[in-house]
Formats: sequence, C-alpha cells, structure tokens
Amino acid sequence: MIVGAIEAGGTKFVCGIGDETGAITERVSFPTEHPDVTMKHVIQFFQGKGVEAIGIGTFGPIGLDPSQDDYGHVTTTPKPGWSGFDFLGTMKRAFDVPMGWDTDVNAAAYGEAKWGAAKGLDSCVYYTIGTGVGVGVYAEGKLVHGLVHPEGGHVLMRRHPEDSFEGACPYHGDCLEGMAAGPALEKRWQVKGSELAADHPAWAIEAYYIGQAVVNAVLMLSPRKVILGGGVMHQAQLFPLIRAEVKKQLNGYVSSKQLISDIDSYIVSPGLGDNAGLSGALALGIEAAARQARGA
Ligand SMILES: Nc1ncnc2c1ncn2[C@@H]1O[C@H](COP(=O)(O)OP(=O)(O)OP(=O)(O)O)[C@@H](O)[C@H]1O
Ligand SMILES: [Zn+2]
Repeated sequence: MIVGAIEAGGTKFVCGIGDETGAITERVSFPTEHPDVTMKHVIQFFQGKGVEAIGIGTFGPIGLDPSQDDYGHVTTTPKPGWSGFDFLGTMKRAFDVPMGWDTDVNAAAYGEAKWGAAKGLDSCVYYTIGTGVGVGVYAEGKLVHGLVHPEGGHVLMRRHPEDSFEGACPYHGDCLEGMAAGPALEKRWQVKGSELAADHPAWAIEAYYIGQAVVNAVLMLSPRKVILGGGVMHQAQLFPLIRAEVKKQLNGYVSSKQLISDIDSYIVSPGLGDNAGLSGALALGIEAAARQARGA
C-alpha cells in the first residue's frame, strides 16, 4: 500500500511516502508559511503518487471531535493564516482517500507504539521538548482525545528552589513549557541551549522540571513507557539527570520494578529518532485505511 504522511510543524512541514511496514521511501521538507502557500506545496508533492491513504500529524491546537464544527481545523494559533484553517477538509478536497488526523505529538506517540521504543506496549507518553513542549498520550491501545487533546506541555510546575526565572509562556508564565522549552533556556541563560556546556547548572534545573512532568504523567496515566524527544533532548546528559529526579520526586511511592531497577529502559529517547513524527503520521494513514476497510 502507498501511504502519504504529513508532519506539520510550526516551523517546517515534512511530507513523505511510505508503506505499511513503516518504511519511508521519499520525503521532502519546506518551511511553514501561510496555508495558501504551504498547502500548495503539500498537494503538489502527493499529486500523481497514487497514495491510497494519508496520515496527518500537526501542530495544534486542533479539532478532533467529528461531531464539532471545528473538526479537522487548526483552532487557535498565532501563526498567520492558520487560525481556523480547515486543514483536513483542504486535503480531502484534493485527495479522495482515507485520512488519519491527529496532533503531531499524538502521532509521534502512535509511531513509537507501532514501530519504536514502545513497540508491543499498549501505552506510552511522548514528550517533545523543543520550541514548545507537547505531549502525546497513547493509552489502552488508543490515542487519547477528549474535550480537545492532551496539552501536557502547559502543566503547572513546582518551582526549583534556586530558580528565579519568571517563565516564558505567554499564557501561564512558569508552566512546563514556560520553564523548560528551548526559548525558556535561552531567555534564562542568555545563550542558546545548544551552546550551554554539558556540566552547566542549567541542566540540573531543566531535569528538575522535566522530571516533575514525567512524575505527573506516571501518577496520572501510568504509562508503560515515557519517551522524551525534541531539540532540547539532544542533550544526552539530561537523561540520567531526569531519571534521578523522577526517582527522587516519586520517593518510592510507585512500586513498579521498571521504575526501581529498570528506569534506563523506562524513560528513553524516541526509538524512531527524529522520524517519530513522520512515521507516526504514516501510522495514522495506515490506521485510517484499515478503519475504512472495516467499514468503521
Ligand atoms: N542540542 C540542543 N541543545 C539544547 N537545545 C537545543 C538543541 N537543539 C535544539 N535546541 C532547542 O530546541 C528548540 C527547537 O526544537 P526542535 O528542534 O524540536 O524544533 P521544533 O520542531 O521547532 O520544536 P517544536 O516541536 O516545539 O515545534 C530551539 O529552542 C533550540 O534552541
Ligand atoms: Zn503555558
């Protein structure tokens, strides 16, 4: 089966062609501009390729409830032209094939559960810590949707005792994204995160916040795997610091062997690396085709 995949990010779009094994045979990337421009590139890429299904994992927030008017739309975003944009409808008008539609982070969680670090497990939580913080949730074999979709990048944090940074989230100031995303690191330390030495005190504070987010995910969702991706997580020294924080903050309360003696394989980087988002979109496309075949 020939399946199209779209990883729609706030800074760039990645489109690819793959199949049901998860192999991606072709991919292109272009900057995210006004939807009139960007969607033209997207449609041109897929035209004539014989795609039988398409999966879309996109930046949000988005409408995911088919009974609501905003289904398939990007809802509220400051990105010019995207607020209220009918993304799924635009794709459906161009291609008459089954389509999967979800957030970029839910897509990544799904891709990881199908082919990556959470393969074979019925649950995982996927965090991306990049320009923003996003959280995808896969639970009991399904991606979690509800009122809207998980927005765990904005959970409220207990402040690190030595941190006086006011926070960078325009909505909440010192939420997780406001304290730990790439722009927060840069604002707090006056240099880009990638330029901070591996032994800089920034990383202990960063691990304190990310660890706290993981603790909350463990307590609230009990996932079988926690996957941490995104630009900031390229700092590999964060992993042991975060694992230590999680153990310290949980303080033995959750008595799972994985947390106690096998935490190195519980809190991990994406098995699909930087392909998690595109592979996840591919998985959504495959699932949409299967759903249609079942008549659901
Ligand atoms: N090696 C690194 N160390 C620390 N921070 C980094 C590193 N590489 C990138 N970043 C930071 O990560 C952010 C970019 O994240 P990412 O590469 O995940 O891109 P993005 O797709 O724009 O993010 P998002 O998923 O939030 O849209 C920037 O703030 C950048 O400064
Ligand atoms: Zn926030």
